[in-house]
Amino acid sequence: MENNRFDQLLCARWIITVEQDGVVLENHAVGIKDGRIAAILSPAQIAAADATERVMLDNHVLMPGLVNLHGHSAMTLLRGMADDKALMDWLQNHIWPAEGKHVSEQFVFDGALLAMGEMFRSGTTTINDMYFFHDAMARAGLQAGMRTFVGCSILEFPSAYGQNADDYIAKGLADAANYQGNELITFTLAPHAPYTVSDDTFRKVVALADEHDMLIHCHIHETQDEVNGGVAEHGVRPLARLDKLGMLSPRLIAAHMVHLNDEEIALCAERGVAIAHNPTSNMKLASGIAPVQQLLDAGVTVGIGTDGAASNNKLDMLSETRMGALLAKVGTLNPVAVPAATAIRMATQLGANALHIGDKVGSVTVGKQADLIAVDLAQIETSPSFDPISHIVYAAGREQVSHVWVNGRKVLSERTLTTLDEADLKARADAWRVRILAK
Ligand SMILES: CSC[C@H]1O[C@@H](n2cnc3c(O)ncnc32)[C@H](O)[C@@H]1O
Ligand SMILES: [Zn+2]
Repeated sequence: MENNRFDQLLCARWIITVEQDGVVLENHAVGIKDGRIAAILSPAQIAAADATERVMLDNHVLMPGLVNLHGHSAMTLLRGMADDKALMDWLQNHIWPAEGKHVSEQFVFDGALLAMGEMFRSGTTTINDMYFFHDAMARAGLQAGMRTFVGCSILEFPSAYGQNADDYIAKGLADAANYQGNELITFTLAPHAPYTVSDDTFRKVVALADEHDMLIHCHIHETQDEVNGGVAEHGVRPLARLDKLGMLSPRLIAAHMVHLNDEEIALCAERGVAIAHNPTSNMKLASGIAPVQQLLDAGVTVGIGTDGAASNNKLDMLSETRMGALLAKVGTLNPVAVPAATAIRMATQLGANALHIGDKVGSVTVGKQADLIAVDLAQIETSPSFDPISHIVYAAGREQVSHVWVNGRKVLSERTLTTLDEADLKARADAWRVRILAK
């Protein structure tokens, strides 16, 4: 029978669909056809199914691919360069000078490929990025086969990539035009932060986002200093300033949002702003603890991100999901805050919703694109296995991610990258170590 024929049949011990909290299918299979989830088969239906390839995941959890809602992929090449610093010291005295010296088209391409290798090996299938040299980022996404949101960075000051806000915008829109309609590559507008972007530029960004139907990605309320500085310069907190400028809408993905009062949480819910929570980066830069459970209670879409490898220093969404669950508990002194199923939903479906692709990916649902991962629980570290949802969040490590599919294409098979060459990634990274040390 034609609807019983699949390109791949993924037979899994457990499937966490994320359609409904707490639901785990046992010994079911996902049939993939033309890159989509064509069917979810019960144990009785599996034997009768016909597939070009059967992937036996006998001890594995099959679940939606992880959506990294905030990152700077190319910063893998600056990993470990400046640790144990507060945000502004880290940025102004270490990272921006290093970026000024080293960032180029090739830096972004090589750094992004390296990041994508690392992200696939930890179960990420979508990255929402913001950095420089957007074409290089988009090319890396295509080469790797990763679902890539390329943020066109916008700042008022010059960098290795642009001269001023108008220059960044012009370059970003020109690159975006070349990828219009691409299945894997989507461009967003990425004004860096309230303290690096003027009112005029924010107004332009809002108008351009409407004109070109683009999402906006921006660092907001990351530290108490940022909020205090905003009040000193503009007389109001940054979020109130952004609201006046029309920035707060369902188009906005606000990264960090650590320092929020009750009115600001309600405002985010009212405006439909989505938030990228970056627990490890916020801990390492001592930025603070974002009020994630309060945001979720208010109805705000909260996804999870790694931030860049120079502030995290891992691009490990599985670990980030664990941190998101733990940090919420210690931040509220409430063990019920961000339970495991919620943490998984944040790392998958809510991230996809924030990127307006929730109808396409983010859950194991018939008709959606097959962005899926398998995690092998037959390891000492996850034995015995009573509850796979618990293990995915609290016990499994990225070493247990065995397979990854994007759009039905297997990009990681038995922990081996299929679209990227591990030796080549390491050689590129090492060449940059030599170049950076020489400069
Ligand atoms: C214009 S986007 C790239 C820009 O952002 C810098 N960056 C990386 N991480 C953070 C962060 O947590 N807060 C603010 N800015 C950050 C990165 O180094 C690039 O210069
Ligand atoms: Zn960031």
